[in-house]
Amino acid sequence: MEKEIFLSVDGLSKSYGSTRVVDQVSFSVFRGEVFGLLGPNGAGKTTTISMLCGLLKADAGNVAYGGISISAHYRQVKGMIGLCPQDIVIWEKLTCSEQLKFAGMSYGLAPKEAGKRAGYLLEALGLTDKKNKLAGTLSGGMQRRLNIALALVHDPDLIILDEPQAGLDPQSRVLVRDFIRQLAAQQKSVLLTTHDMDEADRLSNRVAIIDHGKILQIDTPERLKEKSGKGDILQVRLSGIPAGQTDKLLEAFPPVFTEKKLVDGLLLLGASHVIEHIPTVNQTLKAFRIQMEDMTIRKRTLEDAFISMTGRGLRE
Ligand SMILES: Nc1ncnc2c1ncn2[C@@H]1O[C@H](COP(=O)(O)OP(=O)(O)OP(=O)(O)O)[C@@H](O)[C@H]1O
Repeated sequence: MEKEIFLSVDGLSKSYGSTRVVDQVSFSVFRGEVFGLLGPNGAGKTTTISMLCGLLKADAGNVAYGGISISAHYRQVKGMIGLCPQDIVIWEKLTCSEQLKFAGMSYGLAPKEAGKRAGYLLEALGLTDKKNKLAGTLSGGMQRRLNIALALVHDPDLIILDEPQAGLDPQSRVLVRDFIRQLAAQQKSVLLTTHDMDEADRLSNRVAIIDHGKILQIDTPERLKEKSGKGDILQVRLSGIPAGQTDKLLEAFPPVFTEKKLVDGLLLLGASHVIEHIPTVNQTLKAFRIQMEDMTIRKRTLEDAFISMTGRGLRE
């Protein structure tokens, strides 16, 4: 079956003063797809989604929902979008049920319909037994789940989640992850922003890697990892590198290592059958009189994809 594009973003840009924080960003999100916007803090993710929702005016570019332009028909497309912001925005003095009903009615649902929708969302997000509790008395994880429910009261076609797993306890993480997958299975489009490579990898059908306001690559998590290089990664934690020796050390590893990087104090070496090259690594470190603290062989992650594109880690 041909995939249908729901959201299309073309050449979106935004500057603050002389700094361009979103630079010619273009991508599409299909119906039934979870699309991840992955990038470090300050990459321009929140600014991008603020423009997608019409909360912030773009300097340039077009955004269309189901072929309808947001700039020309904001009122028409507004109801197609549900935004769950990074910060928790709830009515602390209302019960969970009250605020979901109230939000539903403010979107034009009849009271009975709003009540049914509230019940469904409370159930789906594991909050049924908290329905009559004041929102201010819930745990942080529950408040975040309620925040997601609030973005969905009007049954939008596209759900935008800004860092949905930030600050969630492990139980809420699993619940929210499953819920996001269910939304996609119901043919909703989900756009999530994250700086967590693991979350982007587990949840997204496709990922756009964004840095300094520019999209560097868009692909499936698997293909992005494959493109970052061959084989697995040998990760070595070193106990200090003599000053000024970094470049020399990296050069000393033979070309069999297709990637050689020092990121966040970790030596990262990529090679096919990397396990066979451990003796070479030991010899090289010995020659530089560098001690290793530990060594791990691991699969490639989306962070490796980010490092291969930018030379930096996601947390730097
Ligand atoms: N109102 C503003 N005025 C000036 N600069 C801003 C404003 N809002 C955002 N910025 C800057 O724009 C850049 C992108 O910020 P944005 O919040 O979009 O990044 P992000 O990828 O969402 O990161 P984070 O996860 O930290 O929110 C940052 O350098 C930020 O400081």
